[in-house]
Amino acid sequence: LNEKLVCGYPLSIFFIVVNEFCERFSYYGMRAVLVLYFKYFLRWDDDLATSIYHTFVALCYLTPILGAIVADSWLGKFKTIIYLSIVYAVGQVAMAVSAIHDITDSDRDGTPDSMTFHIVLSMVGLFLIALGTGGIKPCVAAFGGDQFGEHQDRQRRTFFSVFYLCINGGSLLSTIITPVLRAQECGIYSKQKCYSLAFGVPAALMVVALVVFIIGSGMYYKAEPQGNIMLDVCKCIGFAIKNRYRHRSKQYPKRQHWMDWAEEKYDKLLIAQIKMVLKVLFLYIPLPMFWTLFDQKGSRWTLQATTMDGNFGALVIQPDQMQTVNPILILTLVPIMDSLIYPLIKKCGLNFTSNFYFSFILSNFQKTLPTFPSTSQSQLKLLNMGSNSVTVKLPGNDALILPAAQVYPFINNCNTKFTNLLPEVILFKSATNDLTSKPQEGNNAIRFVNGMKTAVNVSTAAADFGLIEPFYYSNYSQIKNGKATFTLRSGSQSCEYSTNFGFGSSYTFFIHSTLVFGSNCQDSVTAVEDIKPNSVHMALQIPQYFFITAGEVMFSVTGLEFSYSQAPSNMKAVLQAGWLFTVAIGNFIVLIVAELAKIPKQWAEYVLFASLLVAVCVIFSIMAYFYTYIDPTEIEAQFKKKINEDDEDDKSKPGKAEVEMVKRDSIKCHDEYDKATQTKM
Ligand SMILES: CC(C)C[C@H](NC(=O)[C@@H](N)Cc1ccccc1)C(=O)O
Repeated sequence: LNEKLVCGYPLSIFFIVVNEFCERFSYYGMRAVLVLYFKYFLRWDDDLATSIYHTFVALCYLTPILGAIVADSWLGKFKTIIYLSIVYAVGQVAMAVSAIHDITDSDRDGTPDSMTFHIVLSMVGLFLIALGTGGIKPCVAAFGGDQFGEHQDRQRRTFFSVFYLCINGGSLLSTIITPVLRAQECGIYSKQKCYSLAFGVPAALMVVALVVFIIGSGMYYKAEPQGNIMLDVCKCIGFAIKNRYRHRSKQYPKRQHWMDWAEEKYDKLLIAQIKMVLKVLFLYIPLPMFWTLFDQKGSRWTLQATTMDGNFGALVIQPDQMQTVNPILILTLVPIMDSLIYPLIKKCGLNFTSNFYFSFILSNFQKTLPTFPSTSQSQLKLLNMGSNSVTVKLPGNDALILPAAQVYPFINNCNTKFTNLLPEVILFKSATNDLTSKPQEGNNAIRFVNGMKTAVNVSTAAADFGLIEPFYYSNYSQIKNGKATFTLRSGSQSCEYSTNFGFGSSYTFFIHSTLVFGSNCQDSVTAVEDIKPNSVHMALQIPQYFFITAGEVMFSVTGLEFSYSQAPSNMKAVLQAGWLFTVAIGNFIVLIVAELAKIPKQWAEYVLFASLLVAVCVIFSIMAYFYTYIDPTEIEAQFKKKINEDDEDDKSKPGKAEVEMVKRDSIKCHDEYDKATQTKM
């Protein structure tokens, strides 16, 4: 094993943790802005964005199986990491290129003309990323574990904690940085949100990760691949099932374990190793439900944050930046748990580290969107721009008194034609013009209606509404939160109107017919709130983050080490892949619920997931209670010793009947296996 030690740790692991840091920066940085890229760049709706996001995440955690097979049976972990990292970096570059709107923006209006190009390239990019990140994931963790000798159990355990801290250090930085990059404006012909930069920096970090890993090359302990172990496992299980079925009649004596039915054909060591793996895999069955909730941070929770108030005083938080709460909590909770809570629990006589916990999602409810007309309805807005009240008579309705400078939204069921309205009452069919969803990224959508008999120009530092004709209205412009001052101009005369904005609102400002330039026009403009500002603060997501992260610390950090320590020597990467497979299933569950169940209320969907998790936790606690720890190295050593002894025996007693030997070996091996698995959790 590795000779060079620093503070008792092999030097090689420093390259592995730095590689993990950069790789996780790359992965989480890209993932942080992904759902917003789908929604705002590719213009997909929330459900499609959520579904594709979770399909991608699920794929990222399915491909570890592929990576583990390639590593354990063919290339070895080292080469697998190198080759798949190259695939990964290419995928990240493809994502960055797919987000350059100028490539297809031939009319230079700021929006891509061929969305197909961007969709296809980003899907190819995501596929390569999933292949790369997933493929190397089980290899890097297991490769790190391989660097420790049998006597370095404590160091290996610390390595897994530090490894997890690096994952979260990398993801913390990237989830802060990439949303900031995304919020920048860039472009050759027209300026747009800079998704290409937000994907480009993760691409660069992936190249750095690869280079760092290659630099450490001379220092690693590289275990040789041991043949197609996955295929052997499948064949052995298949044979055991078939053999059991063939001998189902009562005349054949029962065997201790159904896998023992493979004894006729397969090596006893392999059978014992498969038993160890199956024991752990069985324990994994309830786990996907945890990931179902956990991974919604990047989709549902981020989309929810876009409808929330992100003003934290000196700091204004972007919706996708809320995800940083998770790594921040991990970085504080892991050391606290490792140095304080776990030792304390151990002192009380309980070994808790591989017990698994759960957390709940608290969902918050808010309603800031108005009721919009259905497809069979239309909406009229009556605006009284005069200085006196007017009476409006709409066919089939009672007369309506509309006070001065007031708006009356009217939903019309039968598409009646309205005529003979006073000139001061502006009537416009709202459905084609009104904003019906929250403006992007917590901005406010603002427009002006000119009630004057002369054209008025309106502008602010951030936007120009242009010249608005009499009794006409401007397009919407996006204004950031905080105070905005609008300058209203007609010829050489002007006046100013100021107001404060929150997050995610939409307003129509009416310029009264009575406005006099030169004076303060504060009283001559009426603001009508079309969409309320986000009233629920983003800080209310923090308790959810806390609970889910506390669950992660107790469950995922320990789970990583547990999967390594309970795996037979030749199946470390396989079991890491099995652990990651539970994440994939969790994401598929979200996908099924988001796409198929289409639960109309978001809170009902959250409650459903939380209830399922509670049920699963009860089942899991029972399973975990009955789990008995094994020491794979000891079991393997005993088997190897026994096989050697048998070989010696066979040489000295060549006439012994083979069947007899199988029977005796089987009994002895069971005894050894059982002895080694007697330590209860
Ligand atoms: C799911 C993986 C097995 C675990 C691990 N993830 C984490 O450690 C997360 N806390 C990182 C994170 C960061 C930002 C937003 C969400 C999650 C991993 O990636 O290996």
